[in-house]
Amino acid sequence: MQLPREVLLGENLKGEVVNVAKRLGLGRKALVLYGKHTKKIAGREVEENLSAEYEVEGLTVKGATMEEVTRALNKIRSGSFDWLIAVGGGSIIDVAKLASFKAGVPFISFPTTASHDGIASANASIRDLGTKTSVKAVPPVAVIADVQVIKTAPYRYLAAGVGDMISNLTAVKDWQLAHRIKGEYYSEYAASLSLMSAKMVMKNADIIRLGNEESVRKVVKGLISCGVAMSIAGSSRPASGAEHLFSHALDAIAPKPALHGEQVGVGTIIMAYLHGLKWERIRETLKRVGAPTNAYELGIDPELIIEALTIAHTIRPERYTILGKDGLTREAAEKAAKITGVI
Ligand SMILES: NC(=O)C1=CN([C@@H]2O[C@H](COP(=O)(O)OP(=O)(O)OC[C@H]3O[C@@H](n4cnc5c(N)ncnc54)[C@H](OP(=O)(O)O)[C@@H]3O)[C@@H](O)[C@H]2O)C=CC1
Ligand SMILES: O=C(CO)COP(=O)(O)O
Ligand SMILES: [Zn+2]
Repeated sequence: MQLPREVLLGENLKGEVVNVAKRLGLGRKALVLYGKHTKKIAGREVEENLSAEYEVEGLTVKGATMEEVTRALNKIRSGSFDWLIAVGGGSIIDVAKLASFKAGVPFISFPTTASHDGIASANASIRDLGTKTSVKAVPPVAVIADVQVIKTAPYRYLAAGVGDMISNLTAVKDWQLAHRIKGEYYSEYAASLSLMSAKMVMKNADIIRLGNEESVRKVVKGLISCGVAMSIAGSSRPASGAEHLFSHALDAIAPKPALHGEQVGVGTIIMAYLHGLKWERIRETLKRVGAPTNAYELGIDPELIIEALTIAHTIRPERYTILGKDGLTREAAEKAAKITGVI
């Protein structure tokens, strides 16, 4: 199992990248990956700071697709870069994670949002041939989480991070089911660590709602723990079950999907109902942090919610969940969504 060697959580860390790279003995040539927005938010400044000590170039990435991974990989190889730093949300971090893994060079994770738990995980979620696949890679050598930067993101991103953590409740239930029914490997330690983040957000919903520095710190720490849980498990199992398949299905069919964490949060309400868990408590927590709890708040047509529920089991058939191998009928999907108030 590999884990990050340094995790920094604090203020004004854009200039600290140089010191981290020096401490880790990273090579002379660095490639900074950012998105169109995150370039302006922090990427350009990180690049400028690094240029005082390193040979640096930047690359703007357009989304978490295999084409973008290949483009980044070609850039690393043609420019003989020694290491990468990803300045962005989950999509940019995943592209850097997989491209650096394929190139055999280390990467640093510099999250600009606390909207997802891929900040420190070893797996990358990449869209390939129209579907989200979970690809094994290695975790970042370092995580540099600058609270000032993460606080610039609209509050909805922090609430989405809560959705991604609360989803561990149903993800772990699905994992236990797969262990019992399919004999799948199960790590009690990884599951407990993952559940710890979910319980933390349920307990601290009112503090998180304030959207202040303490909220950001709590959410980031929880998200990093989820990443460690996934590294221990050797897969995204502790943090991704049927609620994630539902979100991946929405990404594939919705004209304008919501944030990943928002969709998995709503998915968790429905999957918790199917598992016979106390889904009302999950919905209540999401409401308390101001995250969406229904189709209207997600900005997604209820018909698409039902469709996503009926096709979710086809997204990763090898990942056994409460949806089973045949999935939900339209009637069952509609009933579950209506009872839970999602549609
Ligand atoms: N590997 C793993 O373990 C995990 C991976 N994921 C993956 O992560 C992705 C979701 O990540 P998420 O962060 O929600 O979404 P994205 O990374 O797709 O970012 C969404 C948008 O937010 C913008 N953005 C980023 N930071 C800021 C900021 N500070 N202020 C304003 N806007 C900002 C991005 O800008 P720009 O256009 O510049 O990029 C982008 O337009 C999904 O692909 C999901 O599958 C999620 C959980 C775990
Ligand atoms: O989003 C994840 C955990 O929160 C992991 O993503 P996958 O569903 O792609 O494995
Ligand atoms: Zn997720």
